[in-house]
Amino acid sequence: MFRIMTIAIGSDHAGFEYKEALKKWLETNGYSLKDFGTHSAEAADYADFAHPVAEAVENKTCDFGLLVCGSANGVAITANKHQGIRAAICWAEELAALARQHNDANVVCIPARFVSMDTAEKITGTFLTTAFEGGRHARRVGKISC
Ligand SMILES: O=C(CO)[C@H](O)[C@H](O)[C@H](O)COP(=O)(O)O
Repeated sequence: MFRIMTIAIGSDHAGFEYKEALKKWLETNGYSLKDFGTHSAEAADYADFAHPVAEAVENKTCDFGLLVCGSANGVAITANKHQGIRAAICWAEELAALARQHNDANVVCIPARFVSMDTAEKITGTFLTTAFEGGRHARRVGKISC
């Protein structure tokens, strides 16, 4: 049965403009979304938005997470503190594909200050439509948690 995927989305001020554009892209492409902020370009702290996005994926309220900040480092480091979260920094479409195929990543982190909006959209689309390959990668992913 077809089910609409729900994406948890968040950013700090550096990713705000991209987050707003990616929300439109998600809606246009048939995804449902939950926006955990920030809600303006005013300076904000990335962890305040990365934690709720990670929690929504962790508790399965949302299927995947999408986080944006300047470098993507802050949101990725924060999200990866959560059990069961595999947040990957992606700055190219190929990395988004590999993050899904090899790492079964469930949160994509985009560095707004280092990629174009067009690339950010391509990263998002590839991440959300690429399947985990399993096999040898499942064994490796199984060894990540400590
Ligand atoms: O990953 C980050 C922080 O580790 C992000 O790039 C932030 O968006 C960045 O640090 C924000 O920087 P600003 O100088 O406060 O705009």
